[in-house]
This record gives sequence, structure tokens and C-alpha cells, in this order.
Amino acid sequence: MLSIGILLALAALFAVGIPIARYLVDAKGLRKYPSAGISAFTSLWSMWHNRRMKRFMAIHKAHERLGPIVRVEPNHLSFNTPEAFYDIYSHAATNILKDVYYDAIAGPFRSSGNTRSREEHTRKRRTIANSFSPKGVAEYEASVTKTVHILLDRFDELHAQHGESGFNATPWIHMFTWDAIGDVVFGESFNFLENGNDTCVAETPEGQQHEVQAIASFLGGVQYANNIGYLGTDLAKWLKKNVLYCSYGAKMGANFSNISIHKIRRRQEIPEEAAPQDVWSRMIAANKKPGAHVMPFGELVAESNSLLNAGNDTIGSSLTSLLYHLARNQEAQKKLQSEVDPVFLPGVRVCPYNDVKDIQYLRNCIDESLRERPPVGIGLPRITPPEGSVIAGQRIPGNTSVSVPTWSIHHNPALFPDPYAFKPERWTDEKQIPALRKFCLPFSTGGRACVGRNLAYLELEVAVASIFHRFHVELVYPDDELDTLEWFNSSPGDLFVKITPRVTA
Ligand code: HEM
Repeated sequence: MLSIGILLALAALFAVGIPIARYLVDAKGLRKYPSAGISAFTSLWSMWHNRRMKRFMAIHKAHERLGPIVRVEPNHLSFNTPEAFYDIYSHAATNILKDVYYDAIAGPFRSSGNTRSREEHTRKRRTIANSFSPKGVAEYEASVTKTVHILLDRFDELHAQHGESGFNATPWIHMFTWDAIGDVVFGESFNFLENGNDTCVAETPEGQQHEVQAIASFLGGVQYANNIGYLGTDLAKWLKKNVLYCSYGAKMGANFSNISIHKIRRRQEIPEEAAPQDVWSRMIAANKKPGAHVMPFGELVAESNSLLNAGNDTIGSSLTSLLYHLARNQEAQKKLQSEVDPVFLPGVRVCPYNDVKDIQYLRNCIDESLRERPPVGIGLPRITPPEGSVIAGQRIPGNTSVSVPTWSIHHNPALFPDPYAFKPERWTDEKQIPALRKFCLPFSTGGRACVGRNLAYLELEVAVASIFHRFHVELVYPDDELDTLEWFNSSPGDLFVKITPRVTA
């Protein structure tokens, strides 16, 4: 019989030998591209940096050291060249689909965000796109307005409690976006702002109810899914099924999905004639159209998870970043206030969207913040078709993962001079406008670009105008940079602010 020592030696040989052999054989000819650390041999480099929540920065530094094309996993090339954005993601890149990474992060049913099939995506996108058209999102304004009112109340109380010492705005902003998306999608807020915490009821598929912390469940679940996504499908699926099913990350992911299940079941109890005008009503109406694909319960849960995920953390990150940038740039804050103040009639605390949507400086502040701190800063993984593709002038072999790191493009000094500075004025600079329009792509581009963009602008414009009309905002620690923590999204760290009421109505 083989001794333990020999077995371990064989396992080590296998674990090290196979990647080295694969590297030397170089069947796809990827060895000519420089690699970041040990990334040409193993995905552990990516996983390690994702675990530290700084993979976007590790990739950015690798590009600075090694050039515009870097191998970040054995079968994954990152392109830090603006043109590659269009070669990979645009409508013209019809054969480049979402990468196998999305198989690993998906649950048993696919959502519009993680399906890799073009046909399935077209069907799903048709179902939800209508809900997020400019006309569609106007119907959710009441949900947003109501939630901004509660956020302002909370900020009044936090100011009264903490005064000059300030408070950490990050969790409050995240509670705000959870409440807003709950109302928009299910016609019912989570009431986190009212309760002062993010405890909510979740429900297992079997109907057992339990309490969870929503934000930790979401972030823990996303980080777990994302991390094993970098492993590649087969190994990831095997590990999920046989080893990691009882891990902390898997439990957090299940808790997050159970939040959706509970909301869906509550929503299903509301009779149609009393139903609110929410995304759910529209989704169900589309489901009922003659000849429509009828989504089974698991698919509805997947869609709901996708909306709670995509429509929540991204806006929370954007709003926190805006508070940070405008608190740090007092001149920009003053200018913004001078532009938004006139649209608030006496006694109005939350302005109608119609009154602020054309304020150019407000939009410039939002766009500049989305450039400097993109809420999704990673390179979104795609895969080349079997016949290969030409990307940034290079012929890339088939079935190779490819991506463009949004964070790095947004900080490219050749496109955006002084890229780390928050400068809303750059959006009116004739010289910079073409590059901004073409290469500042926080919502991505092409057929898989964000479907919730109109809702994002509505929520951000109403919230930012109302917050800065009511408060003067300063940083408690003006010298500290706001941290960025990468899960799949790039979330801000803690943001300590002092707020002082400007109007008392
Ligand atoms: C500032 C806010 C937002 C940003 C920066 C943002 C960014 C993005 C990005 C970069 C993608 C592409 C993801 C990928 O390729 O894997 C995406 C997709 C998506 N987003 Fe957003 N998003 C925001 C807000 C929203 C909102 C409010 C919703 C809806 C409630 C939403 C729903 C979606 C959905 C469903 C997809 C998948 C689209 C598809 O594949 O067809 N997003 N978003």
C-alpha cells in the first residue's frame, strides 16, 4: 500500500506539475503575454487578491508594470486599452458572450444578469427592459421620494445625536438603497432606515422563516460566489457541491436568496386589484402575455436576487462616493447647492425628478463620481468564440476569457487628465467630452449593459439634490481617502461625515 508521504508527494506533483506542464505546452499561445505573479499557472493569484478585496488594484498595478495586455489567470487576458472596450463589449462584438465565470456564480436558475445564453438573455431582457425605460421608472418615483424623506429624517437625528463628532454614513446609505429597491421591486420597503438596522425576515424554499442581517448576507454571498467564479466552472461546481456547501459564504448567499423568497411570497399574497405599481407587477404581466415563457418560481427568485443585487449596492456605492467627493470638494458642493436650491419651493424637502433632471452640474457631479469611483470597477469577464477574435489588434484564440478593467480605463491619464481628481467641470470641457462619452462606461456598453441606468439616475439625482439642499456636508477625517472594497461591485469603506442643516423646513 502507498504510504501517506507518497500520496502527499503525488498530490503535490499533480497540483504543481499540471499547471507547469500546461504553461510549457502553451496550447493557446498565451505565454507571450506577461503574467501577473503566478497568474499564468493558477487562478490563485486572482482569488487571493479578490479575497483581499483589491483585485482591481492588483490588476491595475500589473498593467502599469507589464503593459496593456496582462494574463491575470491561466486562461484570462486583461486588456487595459480603451479600444478593447468596444472589441469585447459592444453590440458589434456579437460572438463574445459572458464568460464561464457566470456559470460558477449562478445558482440553479439563471437571471438576466448571469445567463450566458444569447436566446435566454434576449427573452429575459425583453421582459424587464420595459420596467426600466424612462417612462417605466417614472412610476417608481414615489417609492424613491418616500425613502429619501426617511433618509433626511435619519440624517436630522444623526446630526442631533452626533453633532460635530459626525457619524459613519456608509451603513445608512446602504439601508437607504435597500429600502428603496424593496419598494421599487416589491412595493414594500425593508424599513431598515426606520428600524435603524438591517435585520429582516428571510424564508427557506421549504417555508421556514428566519432573521438575517441583509447587508452582511449580500456581501458575504457575493464575495463567495465571485471568488470561486475565478476558479473556472467545473472545479467551482464540484467544490460548491462537495466541499463549500457548508461554508460561511455559501450560508450568506443562501440567506440573501431567502430574503428574496420571503419578499416574493409576501408579494404574491397581494391580490392583483390591490397590487402596487412595482417591478413585480410588470414582470408578472409580461409573464402572462400570450405565448410568453412562464417563469418558474426558481427563475423568479433568480431575477429578484439579480435586481436586489444590481439595483442596490451600485446605487449605495455611488451615493456614498458622491457624499465623499462633494464633502472633500467644498467649492463643488457650493456650486451644486447654488444650482439646486432654486428648484426647491419653500417647505419642499425632496424635489420632484422633473425639476432636477436637467440640472447639468448635478449630472456632471454624478457622472464624474461614477468615473472616479465606478461602482463596478472590475473587468467584466467575457469569452471569445471558438474561432477566436481580434481584440486590440491581437488575434486571440477561441474560448479565452477576456476583460477590460473599468477602473483602470477610468483612470487613464491619456483619456482623462488628472484622473484621480474629482472635477465635474471636465464634463463641459470640449477637449475631454469625446473621451468621456466614449470611454467612461460605468454601466458597461452593448447588449449586456446595465438595464437599470434610468432608475439609477432618477434615484441619485433626487437623493443628491435633496441631501445637499438640506445639509452642508464635511468630512470628519479630511485627509483620509475613502477605501474601495471589491466583491463583484466595488463598495466604499466607512465614510465619517459631519452634516449641518442649511434649511430647517
Ligand atoms: C449607479 C448604478 C449602477 C451601475 C454603475 C450599474 C452597473 C452595471 C454594470 C457594469 C452591468 C454589467 C454587468 C455585467 O456585465 O456582468 C450592469 C448590469 C445590470 N444592471 Fe446595473 N448598475 C447600476 C444600477 C442598476 C439598477 C438600479 C438596476 C435595477 C434595479 C440594475 C440592474 C441591472 C441588471 C438587471 C443588469 C444585467 C443586465 C443584462 O445582462 O442584461 N442596475 N449594471
